[in-house]
Amino acid sequence: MRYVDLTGSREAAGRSIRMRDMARRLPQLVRRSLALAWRVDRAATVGLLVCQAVAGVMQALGLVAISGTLTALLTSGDVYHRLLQAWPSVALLAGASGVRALLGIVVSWLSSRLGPLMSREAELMLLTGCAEVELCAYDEPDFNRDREAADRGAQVTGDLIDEGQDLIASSASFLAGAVVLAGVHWVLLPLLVAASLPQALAQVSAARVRYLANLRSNGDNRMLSVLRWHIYTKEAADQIRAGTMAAFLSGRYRQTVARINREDRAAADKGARMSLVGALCGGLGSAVVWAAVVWLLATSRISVGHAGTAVFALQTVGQSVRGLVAVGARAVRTGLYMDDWSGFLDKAGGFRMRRGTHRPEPPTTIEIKSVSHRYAGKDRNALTNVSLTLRRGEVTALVGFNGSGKSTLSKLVSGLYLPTDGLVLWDGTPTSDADPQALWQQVALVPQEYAHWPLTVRENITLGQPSPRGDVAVREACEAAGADEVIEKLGAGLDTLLAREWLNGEELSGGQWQRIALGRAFFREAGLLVLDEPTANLDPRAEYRIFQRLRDLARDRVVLLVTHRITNVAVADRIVVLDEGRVVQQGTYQELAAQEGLFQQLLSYQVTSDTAQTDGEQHETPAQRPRSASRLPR
Ligand SMILES: Nc1ncnc2c1ncn2[C@@H]1O[C@H](COP(=O)(O)OP(=O)(O)OP(=O)(O)O)[C@@H](O)[C@H]1O
Repeated sequence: MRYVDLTGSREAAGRSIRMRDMARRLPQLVRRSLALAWRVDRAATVGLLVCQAVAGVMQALGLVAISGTLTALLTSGDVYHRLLQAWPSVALLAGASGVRALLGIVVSWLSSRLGPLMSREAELMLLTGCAEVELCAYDEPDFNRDREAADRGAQVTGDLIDEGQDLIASSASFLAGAVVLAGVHWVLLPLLVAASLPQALAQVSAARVRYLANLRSNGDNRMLSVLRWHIYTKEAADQIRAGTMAAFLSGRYRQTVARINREDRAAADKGARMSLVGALCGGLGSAVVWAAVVWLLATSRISVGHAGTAVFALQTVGQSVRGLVAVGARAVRTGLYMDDWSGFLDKAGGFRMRRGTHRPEPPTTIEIKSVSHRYAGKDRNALTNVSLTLRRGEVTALVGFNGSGKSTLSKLVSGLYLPTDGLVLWDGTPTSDADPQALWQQVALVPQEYAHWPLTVRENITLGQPSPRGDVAVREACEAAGADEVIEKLGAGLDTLLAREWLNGEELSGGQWQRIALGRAFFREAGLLVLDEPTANLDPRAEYRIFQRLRDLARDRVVLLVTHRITNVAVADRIVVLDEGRVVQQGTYQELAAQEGLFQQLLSYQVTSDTAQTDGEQHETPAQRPRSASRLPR
């Protein structure tokens, strides 16, 4: 079992790293890293550029000073006179070295400030990009895979500033050395560049091999992180123990690690072989260059002073070419990860919500008009030609077998998804024409799987959007959801942190969490309340209270209830029965219970199971009970 790259497009990108490609990409990378750096800290970016430029000039001055020093020292005359002549060059050399050392410190200070800022900024851009996409984007397998790759890209973005700096520094030192070397004798420069080429090629090839190995292990690395999450975290800890799964999971982990190790080893071996061949060829090339210097000196084409300068310049240029290639290869690899990041931002941009600007009021009616919906990559509709009207003051219940399309319909009504066909109209305005944020201000949703936010109880209820009435509103919502009983038992009341594993917070039971999730929905002053299996974890008393409360809530809002508790849907004004994405029946509880059809079937299963559960005791539905809160058992 492994996660795979479905398109292979990234592998193709990795294979495309060639020397030419690298030369084309490097300026792009420097530009991109500078643009991001500029975005996060302009002063530091300007500072870095200035420092690098001055460092380059200092390097050139240093080499000129070396030449001056050697020429002065190697001319004829007495030592005192030669030292006197060499003195200005020595002073220049010392000054240039000192300034370069200082600039190096400033550059590393500014880089270490900028790097983390850039990574954080790249992560923030990802977060913003994700928050702005249509929910349907998450149904695309490529979207999730690319998001993970982008995450890695965001993390390495900070490295690009160091690599960019090293590139600029190596280029500056190459330029300085090349100018001086060409001044000594023009033939030395092309000879040196030709001699450095084999090593350059070997480095680029090794970088490509490493990137490709990484890419091939991507699916396995993802598998490892999924396995780690399940093995480490509390969520599955009880099931791992009770299911004696530890050996199976660690076995799978070991197998996956072994595959990654094999891939890494092969890449390391191949990279080392390439580097060895490159070094051998580079060594031969260097010998040719040194031989050229000796020949130039022997044939008096250059002076002894110039030969000395050439030695230093050769070292400088050689080092900078090697540096350029090594850093260039690293930067191109980082750039490929950054491509993943920027490619994902482009992709997220393609999924960005582009809806209208209409700001909906609390809806009086929500009309579902010939709606069909198909999820991405699916070969059949989740909903087909559904038409229905929900009204303020009414509770509408959706029932049906698993997978019949109930949750999908509730998400379309809430504007979380836009239908692939047909319209969902809020007081006549299609959800696609409404400003999504304004529309969701009018939605209170309890989904089937609600978040257990590691926040305080208060924040879990208000979702960070407190009411002007303060805690009074929070407490009212909690009381309505039965969460007041939960809070009473918590040490710090509303201030209790609901995250036991962190910072000594408190842990709640499944039903207690569900009461909190209901409290959230009741707290929200929204015109549409959607409850998807709102009482699945509640005890009978809490469930009874919620269903009783629904009638009050429906007075000034549209209520949509999704439930499998058929005996409880009697509380609804209208029940809509879905089967394989189509509405097959609708009516009141009494009407549907009296009709032959799917509802009767569902009811019979429920009654049978309830009867079995209560061992023959008669089951009383909320509808059969008087609608009076005064009878609530406490
Ligand atoms: N995000 C998704 N991507 C792809 N298919 C989906 C997605 N969500 C639901 N489906 C598919 O759509 C169909 C309807 O699912 P839906 O969750 O709406 O059913 P449901 O009636 O709410 O089921 P349940 O009673 O089990 O909660 C199912 O076949 C399901 O596999």
